[in-house]
Amino acid sequence: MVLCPVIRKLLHKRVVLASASPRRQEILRQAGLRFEVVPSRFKEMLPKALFPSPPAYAVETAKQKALEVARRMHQKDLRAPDVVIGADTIVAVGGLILEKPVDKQDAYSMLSRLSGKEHSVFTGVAIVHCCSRDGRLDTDVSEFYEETRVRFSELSEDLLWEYIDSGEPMDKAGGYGIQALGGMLVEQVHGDFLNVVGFPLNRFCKKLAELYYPSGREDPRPAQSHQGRGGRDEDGGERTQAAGPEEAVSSRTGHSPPPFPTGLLELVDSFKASKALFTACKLKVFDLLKDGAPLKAVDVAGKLGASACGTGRLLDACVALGFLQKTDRGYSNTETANLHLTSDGAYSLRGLVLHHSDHPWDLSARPESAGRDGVDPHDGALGERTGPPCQASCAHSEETRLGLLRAMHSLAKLTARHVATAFDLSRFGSACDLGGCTGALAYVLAREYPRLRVTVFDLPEVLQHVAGFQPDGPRTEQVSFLPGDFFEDSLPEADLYVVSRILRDWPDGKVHELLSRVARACKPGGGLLLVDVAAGPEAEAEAEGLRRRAGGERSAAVYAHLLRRLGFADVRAAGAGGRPLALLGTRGAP
Ligand SMILES: Nc1ccn([C@@H]2O[C@H](COP(=O)(O)OP(=O)(O)OP(=O)(O)O)[C@@H](O)[C@H]2O)c(=O)n1
Repeated sequence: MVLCPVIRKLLHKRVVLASASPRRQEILRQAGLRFEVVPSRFKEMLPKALFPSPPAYAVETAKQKALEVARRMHQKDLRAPDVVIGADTIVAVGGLILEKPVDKQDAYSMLSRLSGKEHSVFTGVAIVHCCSRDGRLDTDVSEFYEETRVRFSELSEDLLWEYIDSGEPMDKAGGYGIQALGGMLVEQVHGDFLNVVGFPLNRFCKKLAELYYPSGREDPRPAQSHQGRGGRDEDGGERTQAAGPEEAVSSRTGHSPPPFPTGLLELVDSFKASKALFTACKLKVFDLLKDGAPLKAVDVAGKLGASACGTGRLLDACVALGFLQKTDRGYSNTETANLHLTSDGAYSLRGLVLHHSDHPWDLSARPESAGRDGVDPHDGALGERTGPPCQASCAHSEETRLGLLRAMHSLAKLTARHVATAFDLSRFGSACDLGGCTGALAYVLAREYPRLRVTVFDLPEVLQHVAGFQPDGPRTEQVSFLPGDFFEDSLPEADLYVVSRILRDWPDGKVHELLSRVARACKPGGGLLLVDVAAGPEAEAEAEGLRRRAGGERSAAVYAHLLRRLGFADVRAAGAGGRPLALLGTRGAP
């Protein structure tokens, strides 16, 4: 068939790739498709013996992967994406289906089975069109598979083990990656190379053309119907003309609808998810479900004095978010909820959640901005000044201020150990945590570095509240609190200055001013530990855009550049949990 430009037909749709495979993501991204990635949780355990042929198994697995994601997304948001794409790649040799090896021995038996022979690689693909109507999910599945025949050379034992020890086979069907080291095992390829890598792009485009070019306006050839007649087009039950209503309109008017506003809708969805979390925390749902037996929605509703129907919806939303689990016996907390969302969990973030719920625009406003002229955390963050600096925080009642301290304390406590151990700080004898608030980080630094004396420098009106947050235990005498204003007063002497989670919503001018003061106070060889940077290059770019619009973290690159300009050398970054967390710069000679 003649290939038409089909990828653009999906550009105005919300497309989800139900696959964790980085190869699939890359192939589709390079083809210009815009999509979100939601890996499927479907377990690849269908009984192979029930399928008439290996590709039938791959197609069914691909379909189940995609349907699982469509259903999960629909359950979570009551709104499924327009299209979900699932795929499954298998290797078939002598009637046997090979998937990903479970361990090295398994990889060895797979690869030695393939040595010196030809095998087939099948990738099954399912394109699921979704439609949410009256809270119900309708799906329309199109499916196909592609076969590529691959011949391996005879492989010596040494080569086999060398390849297995490279670690490459482990996440790949048949135990090899043709696109990387595994390429050297391959003598001949018959068919679509990308199909072996994990996604048959060419046939996918042909399938889209069948679906999106209904008889003839753009494609001179009529769309062909491939109803299951054996051979490669066992597309039983598929739709052959999938142009949606808007597609038809655009065909008539020749007018393309705008690109699908994925980011915008994601914001709306994430607001809904946050709202469910805020509400459940406020109602103390997680406290209620903490230790006891699971409870049914109606029982939870009874205890909360809320409606059974609304409570059921809230609990289901919490299940979809991973905070609750649901069984026949009722709802119970997940580990995350027990740890972080109950009132008295050791790492409770409930205070933080409640604070953000009640003060959405105070996200990172700090208590010390109360009454300080010219330091408005929102100055610049919203594009222009939003009123008198104290508008947001002067109005804080004591109750609100305490709520904010609790929120900051819980967050600092949770991340303190990661921060304290992100770099080896043992060369420093003294540290000053600027705006260190309740001392949550200071105490952990003291515990990690027995030689280190830490001064927490913060406004008097902040420090007057910190008594209630002091930890018991050894070495608390290493930590002292000093009242002061880091914009007005001289900074206490220290070998290491710590600036943690206080810059994020400040305008660039204020950030520059504070870090310049630190640079002037810092002795040559002294350090600046800066915590709270945005993650990864993509996230960095996104963070920069988002920050300019609504405040937030700056990227590591932006901070590193600024630190170097201010005379810090050897600026290094460290991360935690796979994301950048902190920078450490060493003051050079002035
Ligand atoms: N020669 C090959 C053959 C397969 N693969 C990879 O092997 C995996 C096949 O496993 P599959 O279950 O189809 O995909 P998963 O990686 O598990 O991802 P998901 O199930 O989330 O789609 C795919 O990532 C595919 O890219 C590969 O890299 N090279």
